[in-house]
Amino acid sequence: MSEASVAVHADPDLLAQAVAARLVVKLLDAQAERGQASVVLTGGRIAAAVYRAVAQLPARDAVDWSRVDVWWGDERFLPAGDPERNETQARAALLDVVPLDPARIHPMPASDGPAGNDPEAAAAGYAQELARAARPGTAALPHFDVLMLGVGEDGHVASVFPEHPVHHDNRPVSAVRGSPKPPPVRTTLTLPTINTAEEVWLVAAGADKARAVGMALAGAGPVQLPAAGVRGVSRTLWLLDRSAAANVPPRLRSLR
Ligand SMILES: O=C(O)[C@H](O)[C@@H](O)[C@H](O)[C@H](O)COP(=O)(O)O
Repeated sequence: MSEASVAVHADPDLLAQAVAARLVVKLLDAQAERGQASVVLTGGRIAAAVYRAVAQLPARDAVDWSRVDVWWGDERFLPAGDPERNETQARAALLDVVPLDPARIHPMPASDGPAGNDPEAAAAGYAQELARAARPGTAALPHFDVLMLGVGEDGHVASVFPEHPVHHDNRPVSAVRGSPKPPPVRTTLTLPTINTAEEVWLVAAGADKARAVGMALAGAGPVQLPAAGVRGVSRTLWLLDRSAAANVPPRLRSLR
């Protein structure tokens, strides 16, 4: 498990540009090492800004998109194509713009999908899809080179919310009911699944995130503040704008 490190950028726009540039480089490095790359996407405003920034980067064409696997860390449990789905937003911002192999795009199930309007069945179905892509002879999960997360004002990541029963679910993917952030029904990777990623990037912009970011970096408990429980295998990187970084503990400030 890696220690957290912090990078701060002047404003949300520059933050999105910087994360996009890092993502392109990360995918290139993974392809150079392994011949392929995998990324786990999330939802929310800053993530969408990052996807749009990747689409606009000329260097994106250096990535062999046909050898990139795209997974999701969480999804809003809505019908396919609903504009509020994280998948719909990521497709519009980036996935429809780059030449991905459709077989390597792995959205979480929609509420009108084959599993029906049953989030528990959808979560189990996604766990099976992950297991099918697992490295032979290894655990039930594929290799994730980089997993991106937004951070909620309450410290949630993906759809793992504070004090929610999802913390007691020991399956890799969980159904979430009663989400405090709409829509109320979602599916999410659980924290232990998130923490199998090689690198986890927590991306946050805005003063309303400063409290949660500061508490997570100061070592809050993961049930009270899920962002505090996130650790990538080789890297845990907080990518913040100046406002979100206002309460970063002094011992991490030298990295600013
Ligand atoms: O589906 C979602 O809403 C998310 O995956 C959620 O975890 C999001 O990333 C954060 O709430 C941050 O969202 P913002 O960047 O919009 O604040």
